Amino acid sequence: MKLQLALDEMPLVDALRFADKVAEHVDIIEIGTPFVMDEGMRGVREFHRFFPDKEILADLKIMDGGYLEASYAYEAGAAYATILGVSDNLTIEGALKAARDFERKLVVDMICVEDLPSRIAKMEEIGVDILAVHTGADQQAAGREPIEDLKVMTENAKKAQIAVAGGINSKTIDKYVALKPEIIIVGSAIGHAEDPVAEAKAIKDAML
Ligand SMILES: O=C(CO)[C@H](O)[C@H](O)COP(=O)(O)O
Repeated sequence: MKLQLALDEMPLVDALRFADKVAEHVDIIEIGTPFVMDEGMRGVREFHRFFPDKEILADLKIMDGGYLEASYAYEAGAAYATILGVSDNLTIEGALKAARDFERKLVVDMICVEDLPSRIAKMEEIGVDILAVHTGADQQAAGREPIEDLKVMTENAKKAQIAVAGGINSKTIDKYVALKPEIIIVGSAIGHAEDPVAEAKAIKDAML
């Protein structure tokens, strides 16, 4: 089970310094969508350079141009790129071809997918590597969390690895670990913690 640290809002240099403090407790470093909008692939390149022993994920949330946009992330050194599960199957197939050509992984973010069971079945038919349950920041602000969607994903995904994101912290981590996803994604709980190292360690220890 891997802990993925999502870096969404920090400027590049602050993010590098922050990641260095908590790196021993995390397995994957996510260049979050706002971060990608701000820095482009420079963020991916710099993290890949400064953290050669960590997997880097580019949270592109691709919606079109699957092959081209996923290739940008892989060329910059990302081990994973993300695409939206609500995008066209052709886009997902294009991004998956890029993942295969670069020998990397594609994560399908199922945020806003209404019929999870049927979309999961289609994604597995296409052959994607990882399916991510995701309750977005705006949805969290409305009081939602990803635990119920994770249960649906766990019941329906037969081949793909499972990731989960959405406001997870050291107080709620145990109920997510109990469903055994391969990847647990945490952003704000660590990024905004009074003691980020302690929060990251507590979450990682709960996953061991
Ligand atoms: O992709 C994202 C928002 O769109 C975040 O990276 C993801 O939700 C993890 O962050 P948090 O733990 O704060 O929810």
